[in-house]
Amino acid sequence: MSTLLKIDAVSIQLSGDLIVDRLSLSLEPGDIGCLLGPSGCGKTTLLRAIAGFIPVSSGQVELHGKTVSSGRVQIPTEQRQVGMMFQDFSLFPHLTVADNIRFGINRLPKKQQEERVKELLIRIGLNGYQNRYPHELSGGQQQRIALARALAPKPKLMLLDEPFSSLDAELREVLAHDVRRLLKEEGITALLVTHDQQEAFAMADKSGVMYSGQLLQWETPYALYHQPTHQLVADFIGRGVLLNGEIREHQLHCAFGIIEHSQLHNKPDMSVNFLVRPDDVLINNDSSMQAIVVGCGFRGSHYLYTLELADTSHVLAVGPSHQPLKTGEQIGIDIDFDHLVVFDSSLCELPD
Ligand SMILES: Nc1ncnc2c1ncn2[C@@H]1O[C@H](COP(=O)(O)OP(=O)(O)OP(=O)(O)O)[C@@H](O)[C@H]1O
Repeated sequence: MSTLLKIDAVSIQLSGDLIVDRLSLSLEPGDIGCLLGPSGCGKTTLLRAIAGFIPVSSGQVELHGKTVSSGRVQIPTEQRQVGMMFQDFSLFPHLTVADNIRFGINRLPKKQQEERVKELLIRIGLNGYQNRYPHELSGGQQQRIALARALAPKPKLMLLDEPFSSLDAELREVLAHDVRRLLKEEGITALLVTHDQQEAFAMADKSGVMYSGQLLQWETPYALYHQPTHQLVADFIGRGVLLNGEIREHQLHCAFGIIEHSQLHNKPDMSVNFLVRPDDVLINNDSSMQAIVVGCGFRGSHYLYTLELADTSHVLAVGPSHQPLKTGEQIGIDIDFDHLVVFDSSLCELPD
């Protein structure tokens, strides 16, 4: 099957400013992609260009092998078969749930409309709600209906821009799982923009971090977390710290002592920053490597500790939620790097 969405070296200028800078990514049919990144990095602008609301200045957007946007081509939004669910895309208040869902398929024969509405209501867990009005629904139910409305015409591609940002954390998580299941059941390819990494990890097959209009990495959520290829991605995704070290003869000399790792075998001698995730630090009081607990945050299922090492640098560690460690306590730790991620500290922050 051919690639469903291909964005090839797309740049977008708005009011003379370069907002998206030579960005490339692709999605295979049925994949869910997710764009993360700090506020103002250009995520929404990219979605708007894919939808056809704004033109690209160079590069091209292909849907199902057909160019829909380029410097010369601009296929109108309504011919792109793209569904959209944006944060401010509210339901029509004067229409019932069924009429809201039916909105984009009102040219189909009545019977087919009824069947599609019923099928979607069952899939979103709101069978029996067809005659209600939006004001008679909770926020989460309204978002489900908005999703059903967007999915009703069976778009080739769904674009979701912060669709759950107005909902509380617990509901967001439930909806993220439900929406993923629904998109997979319907076989619809989707590109989601969110600030919430947990949401991205829960939903995405492929995920990426944008920064100043550039896409720094486009990978599985697992690789983005464990094998970031850029310091800004390492810093932005998940918890962790970057510590200084020196690679000498394929060994890392750092606050933990001398570390050997297969990922150092092909590295030349250099000064590096290396990534330490909380899951790399194991609390073990039999260990001779000592650290002092300088911070302690209760997270319900676990504690997140800030530990000070002998050279005063800080790392994070996770401990069980019962029998917490106390601030000021001296403990033993082991370091267990499954993936050792090192960055040449002399390299600049952004790719050119
Ligand atoms: N119509 C416009 N004209 C000029 N600049 C614009 C326009 N729309 C957006 N911008 C600018 O483009 C940049 C990227 O905006 P965009 O909304 O794409 O960011 P974002 O990554 O989606 O941010 P957020 O996460 O806060 O929604 C911002 O600096 C914004 O001010």
